[in-house]
Amino acid sequence: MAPNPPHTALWPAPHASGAVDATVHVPGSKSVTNRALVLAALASEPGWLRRPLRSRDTLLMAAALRAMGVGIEEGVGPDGSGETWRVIPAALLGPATVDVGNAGTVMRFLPPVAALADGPVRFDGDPRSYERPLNGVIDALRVLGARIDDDGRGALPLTVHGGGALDGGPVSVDASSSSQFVSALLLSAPRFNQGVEVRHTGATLPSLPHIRMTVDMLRAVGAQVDTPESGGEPDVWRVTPGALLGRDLTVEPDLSNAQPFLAAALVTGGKVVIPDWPARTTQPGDRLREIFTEMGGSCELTERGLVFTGSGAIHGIDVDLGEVGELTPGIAAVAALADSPSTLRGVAHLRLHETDRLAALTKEINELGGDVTETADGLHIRPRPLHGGVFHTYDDHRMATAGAVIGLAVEGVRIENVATTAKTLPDFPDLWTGMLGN
Ligand SMILES: O=C(O)C1=C[C@@H](OP(=O)(O)O)[C@@H](O)[C@H](O)C1
Ligand SMILES: C=C(OP(=O)(O)O)C(=O)O
Repeated sequence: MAPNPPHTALWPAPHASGAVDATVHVPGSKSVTNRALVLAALASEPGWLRRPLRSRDTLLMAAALRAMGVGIEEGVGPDGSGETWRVIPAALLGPATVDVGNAGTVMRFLPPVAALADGPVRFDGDPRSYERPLNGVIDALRVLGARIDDDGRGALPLTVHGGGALDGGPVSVDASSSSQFVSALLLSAPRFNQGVEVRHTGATLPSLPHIRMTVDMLRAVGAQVDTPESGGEPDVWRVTPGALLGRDLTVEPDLSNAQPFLAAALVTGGKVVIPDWPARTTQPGDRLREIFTEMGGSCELTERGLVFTGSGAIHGIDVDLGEVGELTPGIAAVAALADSPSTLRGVAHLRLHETDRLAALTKEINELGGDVTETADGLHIRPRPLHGGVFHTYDDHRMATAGAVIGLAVEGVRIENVATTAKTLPDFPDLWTGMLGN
């Protein structure tokens, strides 16, 4: 396998000479892997994770849990299959240091775990991690009984002074800037003395499927969770204290990372098969079946996986992406190549993601000759003929894959720091050239 280019390199995005026709095996879901690691670490018995994603975000999660005393061993699954992590829970201990990189899941899901540790746990990360909101988690943990030293900005860096246990109980949180505040509090809550009752107080709540993923995965390891959808109050989630089971979990492919490959079929009028596409899932990427169909493709779930076919036509779309915000860069890339304008709504919180994604998409598509404007909560995209040039990526994996999609249709696009895809998909350059038959 060819090594990834260095960070400063410009990667010539391959131009598609014809319709793609490929089967792409997409590695495991970041969101499932990092939830599974946390839940397995908090369980009362060892568990297995099969086909975990091994990327920057998940390796940082594993390293952080190991630093607090959890055993995570490379292993062979109970049925002899490879590509497995065995997670052995242990008493959580400080002092420990956690590098969150720029992983939202690590910076939000682990402070509650650290509050259960015996000793101080120091959190630090990439410069961008200092700018991403964490106030919902910090303030809530203090209400629930944790002692945290930060610099008063409600952000990293910080130290959680774990006391070996946490009271828990009721807490209000405004999660309009990130659903991960809610997920973070729920994931560790079975281990809080009183469990938790989380009440979201903000006007909007993004990424609801990711909260459903948290609830489903908690229930699958034996936690009792009451949700608005199970007859509870709107915007209130309750987790009862109790022991968690160790499980043998196979991680689904990352459907948000399947996006650029599906987009390739759409943009080139070709066909891409994604094996192991789950029939039922909480992953937001499942919405691509509907969104990319509306944009001109068609799809079918078969025994081979999801078969997605482009028609040669690409249509604009008017869509609220609030539930599936992480799909925005890839949809914007396709929309820039469409035969009619698009409006992407409901994603103001993307300004606080890996980079300000609304500003970054606007600038980079416009520098290739596009016509994109930012709205209060999204993007308006009027397709125009694009030309080659450098596509800057701002350390954002989804900017890099969005640029690659544009490069299929536009000659001479060069992507800055394609290696940033290692956040969730280290194999991206090889998978991409493999899809194109190179
Ligand atoms: O819980 C998760 O695994 C995620 C939740 C979402 O975060 P936000 O609600 O902050 O957008 C999503 O964008 C992110 O990629 C992963
Ligand atoms: C927003 C994202 O990641 P994070 O988990 O760092 O929030 C993403 O992957 O698109």
